[in-house]
Amino acid sequence: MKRIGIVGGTGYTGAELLRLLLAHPEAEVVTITSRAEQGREVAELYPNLRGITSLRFDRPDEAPLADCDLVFFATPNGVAMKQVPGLLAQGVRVIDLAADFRLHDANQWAEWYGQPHHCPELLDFAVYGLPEVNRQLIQEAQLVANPGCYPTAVQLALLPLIKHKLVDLQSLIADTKSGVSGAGRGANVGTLLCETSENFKAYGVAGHRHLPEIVQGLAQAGQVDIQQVALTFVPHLTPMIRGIHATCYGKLSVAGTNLQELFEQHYIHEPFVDVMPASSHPETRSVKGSNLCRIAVHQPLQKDTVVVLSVIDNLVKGAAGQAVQNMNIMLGFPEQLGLQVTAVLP
Ligand SMILES: NC(=O)C1=CN([C@@H]2O[C@H](COP(=O)(O)OP(=O)(O)OC[C@H]3O[C@@H](n4cnc5c(N)ncnc54)[C@H](OP(=O)(O)O)[C@@H]3O)[C@@H](O)[C@H]2O)C=CC1
Ligand SMILES: CC(=O)N[C@@H](CCC(=O)OP(=O)(O)O)C(=O)O
Repeated sequence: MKRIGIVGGTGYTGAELLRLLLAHPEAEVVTITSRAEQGREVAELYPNLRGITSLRFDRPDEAPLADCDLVFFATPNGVAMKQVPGLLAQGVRVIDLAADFRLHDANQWAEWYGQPHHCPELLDFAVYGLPEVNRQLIQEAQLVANPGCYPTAVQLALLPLIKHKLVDLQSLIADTKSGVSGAGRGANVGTLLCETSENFKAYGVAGHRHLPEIVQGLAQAGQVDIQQVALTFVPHLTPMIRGIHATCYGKLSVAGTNLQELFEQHYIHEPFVDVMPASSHPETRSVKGSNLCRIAVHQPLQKDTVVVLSVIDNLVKGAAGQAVQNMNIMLGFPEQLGLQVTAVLP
């Protein structure tokens, strides 16, 4: 059994990590942290875990993180970067669910996250944890930057088109909707039931911090500079708890390709990407609680436009599930171990 630590165990992604890891046959969670809840039984806070774990929350500064084989950070942006250098020096492998190591450029990080980066020398050392792109690098990585939720849904939708140079990189649009758990568990007026239910709105239109992350990934796939990718990215908050739906558009630069076949071939060996039959409309509930990304590719009547629909559960393939997938790859376990969970309907 590998010894696993979770820093930030009271947030939604930390709780989701624990749910998945407690059912994982090769992982033992030896410590989970919270400053606010130190000493309290985890199952008291999360009733779904009653009878399944007797763990109590440890203080982050007293938790036996250095004794772990691998530590997950499920903390707000800017927390992991302060502790990761010390853990790496002690031989501990790390997966950060936040954005601390996702961007390669420290100036860009500071610009979007509003603070200087604490260890810019690790930005190139970290591996971006999208297994469908970086599986081989993840195997050997000491530090994995788990992708953001919107970036997972949008990149998986657009990568086949970009890798095969089929779309105009200046024409991309990602119109995305997220459930409210994407905003975390922290108290916030904007995520109250009365503010979010029976309501629908866009946000971050002027610039959302996932924009540079998505552009970085798409540019790398197309082997071009980031300046050559023009993406309009508009997130929306939708009144559901879990789920992301991305509708991605692009102008085709090459005519005559069988896009259905191209997507099916591109993802043929991917255990967590389901390319649906032609004319499908993937639903967020079809992936709720599972690590799947379901994708459908459409070519509407105006033949030079391609529309790709992509759905994930923001807390699973968009965060904790993808993190466990990365852990499996890093530790040499079968990639699907502990992740063969069927989505919950309704
Ligand atoms: N929600 C989502 O769908 C997704 C979230 N993410 C990212 O994952 C990370 C966690 O998200 P989420 O679970 O929603 O966040 P929450 O805000 O719900 O939880 C944050 C957790 O971090 C702990 N924490 C906060 N500050 C510190 C600190 N200085 N030192 C140690 N622990 C700290 C908190 O516990 P305490 O204060 O008690 O210590 C809490 O357990 C974020 O970076 C988020 O951006 C990524 C993809 C999707
Ligand atoms: C609905 C909602 O608020 N979603 C969050 C994104 C999810 C997330 O946590 O992403 P990071 O890991 O990059 O922080 C947002 O738009 O800020």
